[in-house]
Amino acid sequence: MTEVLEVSNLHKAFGGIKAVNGVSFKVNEGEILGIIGPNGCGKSTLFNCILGQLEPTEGAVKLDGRDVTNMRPSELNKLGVSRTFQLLQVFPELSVRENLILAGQEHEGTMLSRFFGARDAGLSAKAEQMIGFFKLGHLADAKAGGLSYGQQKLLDAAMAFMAGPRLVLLDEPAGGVNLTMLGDVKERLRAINAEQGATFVVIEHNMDFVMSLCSRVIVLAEGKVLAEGTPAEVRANPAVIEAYLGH
Ligand SMILES: Nc1ncnc2c1ncn2[C@@H]1O[C@H](COP(=O)(O)OP(=O)(O)OP(=O)(O)O)[C@@H](O)[C@H]1O
Repeated sequence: MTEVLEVSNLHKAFGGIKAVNGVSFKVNEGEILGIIGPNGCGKSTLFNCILGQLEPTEGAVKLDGRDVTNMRPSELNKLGVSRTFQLLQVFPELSVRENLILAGQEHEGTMLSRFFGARDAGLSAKAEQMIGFFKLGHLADAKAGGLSYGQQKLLDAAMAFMAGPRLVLLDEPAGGVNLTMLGDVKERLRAINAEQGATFVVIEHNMDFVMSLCSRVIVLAEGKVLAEGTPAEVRANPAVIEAYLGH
């Protein structure tokens, strides 16, 4: 099996706080890996170290066998790493289609295009594909700011897929999404994983969402891996129940 991501003995300290304290894991091609854990256990710090937004104190990150530790986010992007955001990054005044085209332009390294309005840049066809895929057709010309929160989450995910990424890091895709839309978000993520063969790492608070979306789950506690396994294995692990599920 091909390993897309390998995190080895990653540490990140903020002064005396060991936010990530020796985390190692691998993610195989096409897998959906979930990372869960109580508030403050180091999930965001781990994500930000993988994504080049924080410099690890120690340890290594490999993408497709290549050392990418401390690589800038824009460089990682060019290697096929994409992310969604806990706090949405959509432009409220622009339409769904324009947001998608801008996301595509950004992936192609033209950050400034974000500030000069959407030009096609050959990305219309891809935007239409994502609109179809995420079932946003009826909203394609609507301003993103007028969409429901759940619809904006779908748009945010669709934006992450504009570059046809190899690895997508999803930051709380279920956060703040109502129950009706939650099923849609999960179904669309599953479908795009299956159809495009993209590999996902998902940070999430919503336990049911993680357990039903992910093939494998890692539980973090106090910056360390407490447990790892299938959703069923993790649910049955007494240490997990004590540290997390029991609360
Ligand atoms: N920039 C920072 N400076 C100092 N301490 C930080 C910084 N970022 C995070 N921490 C601390 O590191 C620890 C891990 O935080 P982190 O945000 O990674 O956890 P988390 O699991 O993502 O939490 P949540 O689920 O609440 O988002 C916490 O104790 C936090 O207070």
